[in-house]
Amino acid sequence: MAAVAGNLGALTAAVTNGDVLVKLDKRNVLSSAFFSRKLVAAGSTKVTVRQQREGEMRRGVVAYVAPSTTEKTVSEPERTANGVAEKQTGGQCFGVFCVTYDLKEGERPKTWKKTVRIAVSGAAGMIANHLLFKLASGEVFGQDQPIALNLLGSVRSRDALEGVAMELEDSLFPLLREVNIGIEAEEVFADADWALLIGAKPRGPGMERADLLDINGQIFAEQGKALNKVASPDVKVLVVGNPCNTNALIALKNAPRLNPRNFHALTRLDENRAKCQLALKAGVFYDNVSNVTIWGNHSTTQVPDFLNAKIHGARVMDVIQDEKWLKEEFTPRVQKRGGALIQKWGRSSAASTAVSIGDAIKSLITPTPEGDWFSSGVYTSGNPYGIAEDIIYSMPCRSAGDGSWELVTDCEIDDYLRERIKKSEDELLAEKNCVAHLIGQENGYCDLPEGDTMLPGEL
Ligand SMILES: NC(=O)c1ccc[n+]([C@@H]2O[C@H](COP(=O)([O-])OP(=O)(O)OC[C@H]3O[C@@H](n4cnc5c(N)ncnc54)[C@H](O)[C@@H]3O)[C@@H](O)[C@H]2O)c1
Repeated sequence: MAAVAGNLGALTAAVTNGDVLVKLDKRNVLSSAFFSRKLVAAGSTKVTVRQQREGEMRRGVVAYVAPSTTEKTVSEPERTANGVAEKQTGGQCFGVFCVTYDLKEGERPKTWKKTVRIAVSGAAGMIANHLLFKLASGEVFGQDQPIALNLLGSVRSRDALEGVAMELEDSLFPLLREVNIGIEAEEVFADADWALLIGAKPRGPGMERADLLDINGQIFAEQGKALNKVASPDVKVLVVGNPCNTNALIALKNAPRLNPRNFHALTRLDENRAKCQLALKAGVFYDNVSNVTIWGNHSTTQVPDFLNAKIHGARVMDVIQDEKWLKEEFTPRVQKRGGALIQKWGRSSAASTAVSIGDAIKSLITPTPEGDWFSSGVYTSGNPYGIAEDIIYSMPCRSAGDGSWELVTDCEIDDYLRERIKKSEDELLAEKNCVAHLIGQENGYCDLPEGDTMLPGEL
């Protein structure tokens, strides 16, 4: 076992794994929490790290282990009064998450997996305020899965971001290994395995939909570039900030290094809403509703599909024998649920959106139950439904549980569905034209379809 000592603010670290040096690349700069545990995750067995300052031994170390050396001098992060410390990647570690400590042999967790790093933008917003605590509790990635949270805020939300981090500190989540905060996407997205892009500008009074597309599009172009540069090559990107389908397309187009299939726009909330309404009408528990697809855009042109949906494994149309209700009440109710909620609540859905983000992630990391599927806004590149290529369109998907997905290709499409699927496709193609300047396309023009389709969540 190697013991490591440092003097007066400088640390000298040497880490061994028996005779073999633990190999960590530069991205594994261990400048935040749980140094020893990280090494356990990386495969080492015996690690002791000590920091000596003004004659006393104490916990707390920041170390960088280079692949080809056994010793490296590193310095302690500069802490500000509020506990934020400078960090080389991933933003700034926060408060207690900057502290590292030794783990005694007996305390070493045997089952914990490699930490999953999750970048969340809009982290000081309402949705994130629910989501972050779900992620940290293990509810989404599992009770044996440690996570690191890299939180991105806007300049204006910088203080609020610290408030969020303080609440995370105070929650003592055992699975939460790091919290890093920052306002530069390129720092915060470093090494992200997941990027949950929630932050966006809300549509102000009198703001045209085209203006919103442009303002938020610029955010997602910048974030796409940042992901391209610094995220894990296999990063899964889930875009929530509206207009989420087109924002996801913009991010994807600005991230050519990344696989377009790893970009998603959140339509899971719409699916959940549709399931709830069908369960309510049929008088069943909503767990018994399956195979619900939301086709298209996360706007009021979205198409909740009752033709292929099932209740207790039977066709919805056989269980709810009321086509008029399905077409004239169910469909608009799902499409406009966000607006209805704002009218009651005075603000847009945050808790249920956070739940649906968790559901969307779980759908990608656990195998889809036999015969079922889930909805996600995915990149169109070959589909049997005649939907245009090169847009982000919500469709039925299945996953093997490894983060990948495949399209469900045998849904029945009748004239009613076809017409509506086309309308939502037309809207997305028009949105794409509006943001041509952000996706490297020439000759764009902004001519959105007649009528304001609203984003669900807006009045
Ligand atoms: N897809 C869906 O199903 C769905 C559902 C509900 C809401 N939404 C959308 O999610 C978004 C966020 O909703 P909310 O209720 O959390 O909003 P919010 O206003 O409470 O929070 C948004 C946060 O993002 C921050 N932000 C703005 N620009 C940023 C940037 N460039 N980088 C980082 N952070 C930035 C803001 O400062 C704010 O803290 C909105 O666009 C909303 O329309 C989508």
